[in-house]
Amino acid sequence: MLEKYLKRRESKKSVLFAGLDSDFEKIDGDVLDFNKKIIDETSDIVCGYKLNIAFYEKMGHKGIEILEKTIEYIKQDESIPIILDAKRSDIGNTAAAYAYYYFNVLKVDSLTVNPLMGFDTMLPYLEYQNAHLFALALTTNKGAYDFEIPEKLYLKITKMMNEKNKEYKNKIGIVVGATNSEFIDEIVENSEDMLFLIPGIGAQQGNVEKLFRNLKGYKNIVINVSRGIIFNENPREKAKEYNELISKYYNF
Ligand SMILES: O=C(O)c1cc(=O)[nH]c(=O)n1[C@@H]1O[C@H](COP(=O)(O)O)[C@@H](O)[C@H]1O
Repeated sequence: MLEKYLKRRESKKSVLFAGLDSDFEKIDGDVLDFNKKIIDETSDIVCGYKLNIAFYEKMGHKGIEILEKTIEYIKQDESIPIILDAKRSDIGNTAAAYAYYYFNVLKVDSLTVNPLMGFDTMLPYLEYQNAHLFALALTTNKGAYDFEIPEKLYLKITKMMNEKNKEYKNKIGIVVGATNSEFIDEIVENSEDMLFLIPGIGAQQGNVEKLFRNLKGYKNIVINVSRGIIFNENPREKAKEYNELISKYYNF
């Protein structure tokens, strides 16, 4: 993931991922056609794509087929990194079953996981040579104030994942939400070069200027925008707009 990301970031001058959170209830017509159109319109300007599996599971078996076909479609250009957002977490043999599908069948570049059950639950994924994981650290929702922030879990997770990323040679990153970005400078201070996946810009109204102020020049970031791009009348223009906005603060 990291290598692919770095190459795309350089060639496209973009850290923007378009989130294909294609909710069929908001889409007239075929969801696969909808996805293909967005990919056709944005693949030359975005760094990569993130697909949240929830919107595909919502459609049942047809949704899984659409997920697979969408991933295949993106993979026609092998330089494009793909993140599958499934926020998985389970004991070893169950995690191994998830890992088989994501990294041996779908062959995505990265997967989001929930690290709350401990690092051993992440090990079955890491056995795959091509695997990369984003562990939730500081999430975008209000409930970040239930455990993550008051218990400083985001910091504990950051510190452990930073160490594990060195041990597992760049296969680990963290999710850092843009809506709670006042805590990001502390995260940055404890991170070397692991990748951050940053959601919360767009529909959740994270502030871009504030985000970059707290990132203090940290380079290895992915900024995901889902609804703010795909449900806009002109996804291409919107993606360009986000790229331009990010470029005001990010030194490529
Ligand atoms: O792991 C994530 O990507 C994630 C973590 C988090 O804390 N908050 C969050 O919004 N996300 C995901 O990021 C995407 C945000 O979508 P939009 O708000 O439509 O841009 C969704 O797929 C969320 O599930």
